Amino acid sequence: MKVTGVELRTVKVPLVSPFRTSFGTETVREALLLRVVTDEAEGWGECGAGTAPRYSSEYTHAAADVLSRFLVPALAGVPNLDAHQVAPALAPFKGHRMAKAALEMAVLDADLRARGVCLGHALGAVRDTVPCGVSVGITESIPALLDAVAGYLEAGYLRIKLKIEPGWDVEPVRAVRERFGDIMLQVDANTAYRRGDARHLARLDPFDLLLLEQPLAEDDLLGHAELAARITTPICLDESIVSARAAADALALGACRVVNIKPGRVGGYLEARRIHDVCAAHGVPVWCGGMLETGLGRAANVALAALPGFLLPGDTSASDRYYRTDITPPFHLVDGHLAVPTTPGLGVTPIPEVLDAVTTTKTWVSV
Ligand SMILES: CC(=O)N[C@@H](Cc1ccc2ccccc2c1)C(=O)O
Ligand SMILES: [Mg+2]
Repeated sequence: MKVTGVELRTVKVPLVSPFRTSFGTETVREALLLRVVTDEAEGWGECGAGTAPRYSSEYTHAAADVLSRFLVPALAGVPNLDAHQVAPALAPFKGHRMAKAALEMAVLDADLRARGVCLGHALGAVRDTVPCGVSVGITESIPALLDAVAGYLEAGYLRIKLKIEPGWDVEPVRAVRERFGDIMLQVDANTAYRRGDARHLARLDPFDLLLLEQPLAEDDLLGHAELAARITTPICLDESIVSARAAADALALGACRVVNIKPGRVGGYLEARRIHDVCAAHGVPVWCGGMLETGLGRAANVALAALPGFLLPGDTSASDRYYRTDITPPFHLVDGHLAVPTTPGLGVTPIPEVLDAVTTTKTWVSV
C-alpha cells in the first residue's frame, strides 16, 4: 500500500458518569483518532492517551504533535507499506508508544480492509465472543460503590474490578465481598502504593481477589517482586509492561503472575500479540485492559481478547459503560460477553454525523 496522508481528529466524548482513579477523575474522554488514506483502502486508529500525562507520560496533544511532526512523515520512506513495516519505520523515534500504536492500528485496519480480512482472524482469534469485566471507579461513599457494583452485575458483567488507593482499599473490598459473595473480584491501584505498604496490602489477602493490579510504580519491577513474596494475592502488571521484553523480564523477576495487555501501552496490536505469546509460553494468564476507548479501539481490543491466552475477563466493557452515544455502532453485552467483529479490518467505522458532533479539531498530514 501507498499512504497518501493521515487525518488527525481530536474528539471529546462525555462520560456517562465521572470515572475516578488514584491518578484523577475523568468526566470527558478526549481522544485522538487517525484516518489513514492509502491507494487501496482507508483505516482507522485510536490513541489511548488521556488529556493529561496522568496514566503514563503520553497525552493527547503530544501524541498529535509527534505524529504530525515525525511519525506520519516517517511512513513516506516505506515503499510497499503494510502493518508489519510500521514499527520498524517508527523505531528511530524514542517512546510515544500510544501515538505509534494508533498509527500502526490505522495502517493495519487499511491493510486488512484492502485484503478483506478481519482483525480477529489476522491476530489468531479462537473465539467468537469474549467474556467481559468492568472497571469501577472510586466513589463518594461505600453505599454508592455497592449501588454501582449491583448495577454492573445486573448488566451481566462477569468480573468486577475496583479502583483503589491509600484510604480506599480494604473497606470497599470488604463491603463488596460482604454484599455480593464470591463474585470474580480484583483491584487496580494504578501505582498508588509504595514498597513500604506491603503489610497494609497483605490485608487484602483474606478477600480471595483474582489479582492486585499495579500496586507500585511502573518502573519498580524489583519492588513488585519483593511485594509478591509478602502477599498471597497474585500481582498483575499494567503500566510496567511496555513491551514483550518488559513482560519477559517481569516474569523472570517474579514481579507478576498475571498481565494486563493494552495494545496502546505497548506500541500496537502486533506487539500486544507478542506479549500474549511470551505469557502463554510461561503459562501466565493475560486479559485485555481498557483505556476508555471509543468503539474503534473497543472493536480491536475485543478481537485481541479472543486469542487463546486471554483466560480472564478483560476491561472490554460495553459501549454504554462509558458513553451514551458511541461514535461507532455500539457494543452490547450479551450474557456477559461481547461479540468479536467478523467483517474486514476493525469491523466498525465511525458514524459520520456522530463523529462530527464530537470532533473538536481536524488536521490533515500529507505523506
Ligand atoms: C478501564 C481502566 O481502568 N483503565 C486503566 C486506567 C485508566 C482510566 C481512565 C483513563 C482515562 C483516559 C485515558 C486512560 C485512562 C486509563 C487501567 O486499567 O489502569
Ligand atoms: Mg490498570
